[in-house]
Amino acid sequence: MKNIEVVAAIIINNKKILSTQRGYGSLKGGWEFPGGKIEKNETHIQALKREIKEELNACIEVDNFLITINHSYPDMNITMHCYICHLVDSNIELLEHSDFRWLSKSDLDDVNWLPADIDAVEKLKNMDI
Ligand SMILES: Nc1nc2c([nH]c(=O)n2[C@H]2C[C@H](O)[C@@H](COP(=O)(O)OP(=O)(O)OP(=O)(O)O)O2)c(=O)[nH]1
Repeated sequence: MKNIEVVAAIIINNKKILSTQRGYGSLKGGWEFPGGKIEKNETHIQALKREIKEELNACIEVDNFLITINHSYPDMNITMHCYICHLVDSNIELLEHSDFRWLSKSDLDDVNWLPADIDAVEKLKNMDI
């Protein structure tokens, strides 16, 4: 079974959390935090900044570590490191995702999160953001 290590950016702006919808692959249609696989010799922060530039054409600053989640899908195990981040300027451009939403804490259940994301979403609900 494939093991992959992923970083996820929980981007918060005006008390709202960015959720993006996967536009391709086996998990297409599911909602997630933007991010992706860590490349060789990359730090988590470097990977976060690179992925957000690639996916949203945006620059972020990374504020705090939130949680590391281990999850098994039928075809792979993922280890996902989630960090709270903010945008350096507020524009985003969807280069890989099919849709996005800014969700307040009380709206977090409005989208169909990927199974690996549930623990991070639950933790966010109990935080002061
Ligand atoms: N980015 C991200 N990936 C997630 C989340 N939840 C979750 O299960 N995943 C899974 C989906 C993918 O199988 C994997 C991330 O890998 P990816 O395919 O997006 O990585 P990548 O951008 O490097 O992609 P690629 O070049 O291989 O297409 O983690 C999440 O919240 N954010």
